[in-house]
Amino acid sequence: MQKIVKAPAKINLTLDVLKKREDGYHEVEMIMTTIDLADRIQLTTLEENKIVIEVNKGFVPSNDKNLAYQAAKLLKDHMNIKKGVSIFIDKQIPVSAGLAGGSTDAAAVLRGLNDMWNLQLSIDQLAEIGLQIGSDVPFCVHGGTAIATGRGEKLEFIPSPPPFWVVLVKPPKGVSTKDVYGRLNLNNLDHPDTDGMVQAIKNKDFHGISSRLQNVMEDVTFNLYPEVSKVKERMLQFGADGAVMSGSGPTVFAITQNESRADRLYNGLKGFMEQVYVVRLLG
Ligand SMILES: C[C@](O)(CO)[C@H](O)COP(=O)(O)OP(=O)(O)OC[C@H]1O[C@@H](n2ccc(N)nc2=O)[C@H](O)[C@@H]1O
Ligand SMILES: Nc1ncnc2c1ncn2[C@@H]1O[C@H](COP(=O)(O)OP(=O)(O)OP(=O)(O)O)[C@@H](O)[C@H]1O
Repeated sequence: MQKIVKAPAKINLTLDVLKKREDGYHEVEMIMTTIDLADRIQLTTLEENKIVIEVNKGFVPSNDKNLAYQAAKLLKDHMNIKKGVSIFIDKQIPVSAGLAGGSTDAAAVLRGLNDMWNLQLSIDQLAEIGLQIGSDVPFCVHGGTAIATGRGEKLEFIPSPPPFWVVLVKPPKGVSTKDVYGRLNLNNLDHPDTDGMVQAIKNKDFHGISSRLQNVMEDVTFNLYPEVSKVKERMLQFGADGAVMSGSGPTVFAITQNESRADRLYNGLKGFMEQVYVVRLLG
């Protein structure tokens, strides 16, 4: 049996961190949505009880360190499955970028194996298994647009935002999510207007959305890598309606409803950055 699954990236329209928890994680409140920038995962059942993984990017682990491998292992153990699986990842999402590239691959493997092996687990059950792999995995299992709280696993789904273009730049830096969380000054954060953003999304109010894009992690990553804040400045100079860093970065994305402005942004940014993408929302 074989199955191909898409693994879309996520962006954070708002990202707020409320406090540090007893378990070492942070209480977050963030609005996430999926975009049409995706890895493609090919799953093939093996008679032999093993997990084989191959990635078309050498710098992504192709062993049990890969989150997609961990997802297959968790599901096989959870369901006591003896047959094996070969996983090929066509990696399109930039790595260590703040786009949940590994998390979404893990989520796609959970969904894909559930279907291919007819395991009949619910999406919520798959999301619960996924939380053992990482905080972004439950959202990636579901997709769509949601307010995420807790570690990021408590999800309240809301209607999709109105359609707009997303122009992303991934500066040539890998950022450690753990490191950025650890450097946050929790007593001095400028908190996003999460409720206002939710209302703007529900009202399909694009200006209300673009003016409320905010991520409390920006100051940390911008201080570590000033070139990341330069990207945001240029996006606004080049006419973006709004721009913000995704997750712990370093990816910054701009949004606009105007296709020719999206093209101008893409071409302008491509002039000084390698990894530039222009995509639509999937949310
Ligand atoms: C920054 C975001 O990408 C926003 O979507 C997520 O909050 C991070 O999700 P993630 O990469 O799946 O994070 P995990 O792999 O679960 O955790 C990596 C590290 O980030 C820190 N971490 C993560 C999530 C969270 N709510 N609080 C944390 O403090 C912890 O130190 C953890 O050891
Ligand atoms: N399937 C995978 N795809 C990409 N990276 C992976 C994968 N599995 C493990 N990794 C490792 O995970 C680390 C983080 O990669 P990832 O692309 O998930 O970061 P990210 O997009 O910033 O995640 P998040 O937005 O959830 O913080 C990298 O060091 C990478 O080597």
